[in-house]
Amino acid sequence: MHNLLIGIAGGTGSGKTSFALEIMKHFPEGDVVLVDQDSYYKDLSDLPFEERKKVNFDHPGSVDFDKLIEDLKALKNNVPIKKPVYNFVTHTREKDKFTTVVPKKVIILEGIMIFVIPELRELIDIKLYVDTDADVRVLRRIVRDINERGRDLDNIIEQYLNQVKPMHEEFVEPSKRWADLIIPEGAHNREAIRFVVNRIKTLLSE
Ligand SMILES: Nc1ncnc2c1ncn2[C@@H]1O[C@H](COP(=O)(O)OP(=O)(O)O)[C@@H](O)[C@H]1O
Ligand SMILES: Nc1ccn([C@@H]2O[C@H](COP(=O)(O)O)[C@@H](O)[C@H]2O)c(=O)n1
Repeated sequence: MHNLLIGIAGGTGSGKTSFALEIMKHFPEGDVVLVDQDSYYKDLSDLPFEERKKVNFDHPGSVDFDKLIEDLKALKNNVPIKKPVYNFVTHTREKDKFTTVVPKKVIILEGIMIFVIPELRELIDIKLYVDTDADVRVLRRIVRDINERGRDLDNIIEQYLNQVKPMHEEFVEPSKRWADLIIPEGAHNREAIRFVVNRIKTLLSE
């Protein structure tokens, strides 16, 4: 039996990470590990900073899905991986830096485009989509990008209108059709958390 892969998709700021952390609270630390699609953004260190800033990070081409798929296959088969370390301020991977991820019985993968690529989607045993209104998501994103990702308001608005919103509508929102369960307002949805936790426990005991 391979390790169980749970996928949590949803728009930017929808609460994917928060939902994953809520799920993890219900299991011993040694049983669940979290992997994020964001760590697999392609390294852009070959481009000048001004060019990197213009890249469309909401298009599937900006993510190294080949490496993500390879790493998830390894984790499912109980093989440790070296996850890249991504820097959102410089839009690059940290050179020669990795986080070693040790496989656990349950692997949670979160990311905006994890249901978009068929080969990746097919690896995921339970597919969850956190569905949060766009106005709430964008407000959360403004706060996060200013506090944590070195952005200013003009830059956030321009990126949102030109890239984040159209790509969400083209790729992320339609990928909801692949979800086993659509969860409104992720981390505060107590019933959904209980439901998912119980389902994982059942699968682990089989
Ligand atoms: N249900 C919720 N209610 C209120 N705030 C939330 C909720 N879920 C997440 N947040 C907050 O919104 C921000 C983005 O959440 P996060 O889980 O990082 O989203 P994502 O991983 O989808 O980008 C964080 O500051 C988080 O604390
Ligand atoms: N250099 C980068 C890379 C990605 N982004 C944005 O991150 C968003 C996805 O992350 P969430 O945690 O919000 O799911 C995505 O919408 C990209 O626009 C970025 O701004 N810069």
